[in-house]
Amino acid sequence: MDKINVFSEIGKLNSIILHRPGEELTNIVPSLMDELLFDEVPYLKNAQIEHDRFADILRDNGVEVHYIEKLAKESIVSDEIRQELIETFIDEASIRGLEEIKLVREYLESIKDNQKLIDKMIAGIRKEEIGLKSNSILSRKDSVREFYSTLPMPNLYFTRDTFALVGSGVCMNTMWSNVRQRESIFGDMIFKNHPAFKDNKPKYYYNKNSNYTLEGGDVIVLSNKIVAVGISQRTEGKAIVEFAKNLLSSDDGFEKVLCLALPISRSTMHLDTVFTMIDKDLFTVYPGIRGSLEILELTLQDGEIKIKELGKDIERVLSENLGTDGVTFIENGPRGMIDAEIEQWSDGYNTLAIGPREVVVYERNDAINELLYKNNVKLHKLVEGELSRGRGGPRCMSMPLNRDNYF
Ligand SMILES: NC(=[NH2+])NCCC[C@H](N)C(=O)O
Repeated sequence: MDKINVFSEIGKLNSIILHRPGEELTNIVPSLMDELLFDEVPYLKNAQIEHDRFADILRDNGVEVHYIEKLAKESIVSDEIRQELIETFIDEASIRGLEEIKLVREYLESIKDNQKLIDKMIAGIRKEEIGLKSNSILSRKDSVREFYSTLPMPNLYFTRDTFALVGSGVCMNTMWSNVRQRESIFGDMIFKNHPAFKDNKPKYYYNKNSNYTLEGGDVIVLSNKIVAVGISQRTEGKAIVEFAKNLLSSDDGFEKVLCLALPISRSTMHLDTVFTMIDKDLFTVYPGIRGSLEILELTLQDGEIKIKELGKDIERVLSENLGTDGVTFIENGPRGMIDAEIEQWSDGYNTLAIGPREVVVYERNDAINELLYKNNVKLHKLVEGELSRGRGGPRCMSMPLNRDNYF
């Protein structure tokens, strides 16, 4: 497996981490959708077909695809690690009552095959599976939540979020929602125990279970000197300060972190829902946030983070920082905000660069794709109908492990 090397958003992509959606999607019950962070119920069979297409596009373009569920399995290299995994999972699964915890533990311990164990943790555990009745006369008949001992992890296919690989290190995230916090167990286990990292354990720039939340969809590696991080629904300013302190004092060579403050709403939950990088001077930017983005610059001086306000002119800040003669923004389709709002909802602004000016996009976002095409961007269009129901696009669904250096 390649080593971690992510010093840009756009250098030729060599390897990536994905998760193939599984049984967890069949546990998205409409009345649990809010809690599970979905707005609709995807159809698993087609989601898998679409996801395999996504992986094929990447492979056909020379990218090595790793699946997080397989890496997690390979990281269980001893009985202690297996037991620790079960205990951490139980700790974070919000199981109610000691009796139920005991039953879940026994059930998981009885699954001897480590891949099955991981897949079960991801899928969610119904009370019935551990021998509990979910329909006692005392239970709330209208609440499907009562059928579950542990909820599924349907957002795991958005591998962008639970950890971010930056430079040669790991930003292991503290998630905003309870239901996603458990997803970070797998990444943490991989970077600490996978045989591929045995002789070269990556450094951590942030930790899961920190006091403030930070998610990978907010982290964008603009260059080998600058990382942008969104202050968003999911990521708190204080988390960025802590992350910046660790990153900027490491030997990876980064010099500053730019914070971009977003409106706090579900549709703009992460920076990459409204802003992605396609080339040094070409970005997608959702026009709905242009006027309101406040930009802060974080640098390290005498071991402390210094914060400077840079105003709202994102165009100027980017071209000054990246040393370009201006930048071009992919913003509005022919119908202006109508296209913009519709395509932002289906993640048109969320592109995954597999090299400079070469991106994977959802096919459905015609207006944005047309603009990209006119700006000489090579497009790999992913035909889908189910994946976008989880409110994430090609960038959200992937975590680059290794890119060629670009700067
Ligand atoms: N990087 C991203 N934009 N990820 C999108 C994640 C979507 C997911 N349903 C959530 O609400 O968490």
